[in-house]
Amino acid sequence: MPNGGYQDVVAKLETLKSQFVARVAAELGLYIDLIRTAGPNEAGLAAVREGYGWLHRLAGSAGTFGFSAFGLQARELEECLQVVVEGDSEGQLARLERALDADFFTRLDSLKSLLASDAGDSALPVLQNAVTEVAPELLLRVDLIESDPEVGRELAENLSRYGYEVVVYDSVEAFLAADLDSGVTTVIANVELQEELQPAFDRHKQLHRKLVIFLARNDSFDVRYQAAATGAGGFFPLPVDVPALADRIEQLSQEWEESAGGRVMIVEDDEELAEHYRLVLDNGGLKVKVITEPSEVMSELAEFRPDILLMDINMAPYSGVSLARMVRFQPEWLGLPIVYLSSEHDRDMQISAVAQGADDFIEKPISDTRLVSVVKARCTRARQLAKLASRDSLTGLMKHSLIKQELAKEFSRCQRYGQVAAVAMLDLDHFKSVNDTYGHATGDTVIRSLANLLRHRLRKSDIIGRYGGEEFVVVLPDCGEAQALRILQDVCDQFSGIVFSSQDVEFQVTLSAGIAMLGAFGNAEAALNGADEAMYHRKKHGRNGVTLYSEVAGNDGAPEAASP
Ligand SMILES: Nc1nc2c(ncn2[C@@H]2O[C@H](COP(=O)(O)OP(=O)(O)OP(=O)(O)O)[C@@H](O)[C@H]2O)c(=O)[nH]1
Repeated sequence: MPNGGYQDVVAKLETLKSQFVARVAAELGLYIDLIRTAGPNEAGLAAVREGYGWLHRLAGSAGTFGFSAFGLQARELEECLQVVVEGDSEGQLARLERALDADFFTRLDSLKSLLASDAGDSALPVLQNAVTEVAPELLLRVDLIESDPEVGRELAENLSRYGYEVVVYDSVEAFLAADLDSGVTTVIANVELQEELQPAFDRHKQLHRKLVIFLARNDSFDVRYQAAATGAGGFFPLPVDVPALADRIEQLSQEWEESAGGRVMIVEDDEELAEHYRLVLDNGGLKVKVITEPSEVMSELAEFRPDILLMDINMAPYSGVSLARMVRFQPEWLGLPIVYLSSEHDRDMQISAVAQGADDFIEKPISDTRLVSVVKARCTRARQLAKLASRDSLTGLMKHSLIKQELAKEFSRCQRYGQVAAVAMLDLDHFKSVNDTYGHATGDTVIRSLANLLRHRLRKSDIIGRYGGEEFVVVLPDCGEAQALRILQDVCDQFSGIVFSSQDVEFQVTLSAGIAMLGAFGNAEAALNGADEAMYHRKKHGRNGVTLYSEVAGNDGAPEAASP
């Protein structure tokens, strides 16, 4: 978890609650006196308006600090004063006299005892399980529980070709005895061990944070149902279709990555409340930026680049609705989800606020657990949509145009800082015959397998794109020619070892790659053409391997294209 442990969060929330109680206790006497002395005149109206704003804020925040009964009472009193301050000015004084009756003051006074007697719901009892360790490299670790050593060994070997580090256990007990607290990893288990698995899931809450896939010899409805009921994210009959399994692991990992570590910006002028939200969302695994000064929203947006913006509506003298419209003035933020988090409880007002440029409305107070789940769901959706626009739908890699942009950026970076970087073009060999022989769907699996292998074998900082049908481009920053050759050769070797199957026929596919060093060219486009030329050279000379542009006959590493 980002800041300290769960106990630390609970302690900080308790401190905030104490601050809230101390502040409200001090304000109570002042506001009760202010409203009590409000006469049927202009000064009295001003006092009632002030008291109304105060009750409105309390109604939205008290529940968050665990004072639900107090918050509800504040809401009812706020509604009594709303009748006075809203609506036409004629008759306002008469409405004031009617609203401030003996019953109103009895209820206003009762706020004191409610604050003192309401022990407050205990802070965050359920959030402990929501903590998510964000360590994406762990997503490449696979724990395989398989009692048959031969099946275990073969599957581990096949999965390791995709870059997974596989640890095999021969029983659920052996797996549980190992380190369970390593965070999010993939667990693949033979479902024939169901009798051991179900109690393990019941006993070990950590298992619920793992990405679980079950395997079974017996592929029946009942077995699949059992697997789903245990919480599995995938099911594969034995013998396993390894490329499809690797694909499912990748999908689950990506879903997890999309849902973890979302970025939330909160614009809220109530500092205690803002800090409470920050702690709760941070504890839920999100990155949070709080703005208590609404005028800073634009500069902070550019700096923090959130996935979602949570905004209070009443932040005198600012209105969240106008701020949302202002944010939308900038085309860059047109797609940013804006969600109001406000104590406004009039449905019509809520709908009208959303209609003016926001996406949703969350009414305060909101429980901590619900806040985390609503914000996480929104962040995940926003990240998925953003990805859809720039990513290839079959592989999830960058699309043609984006990879070219990224290559151009890397080219400028190399020129500016004198660094080395390589670009490689990869193309599957005889892919037309794969499609013709095994069908287009199997061809798609082959394409996705190469994408998954590249994602796992290359560094996080490397740039990978699907350039065309069965063509891929990778850019390797800070990478010399010999190292690039080693990396790409390794990808070729691993890929050619993957066994695909279609209607009980097994087959393997190879690829050809060409590498060019960015520093040897005058622009990014020329370097890409160099890599392409090297790749075609490889195609002509036997395929299944890597060729360096500098070694292609006639190219001495300082080609004509190098001159700017
Ligand atoms: N399954 C599948 N096939 C695709 C996709 N995009 C392109 N292809 C196919 O990829 C094949 C490319 O064939 P060619 O350009 O003739 O090349 P090749 O057969 O790989 O031959 P060499 O490159 O010379 O080794 C064509 O059959 C395309 O239909 C895709 O998204 N899915």
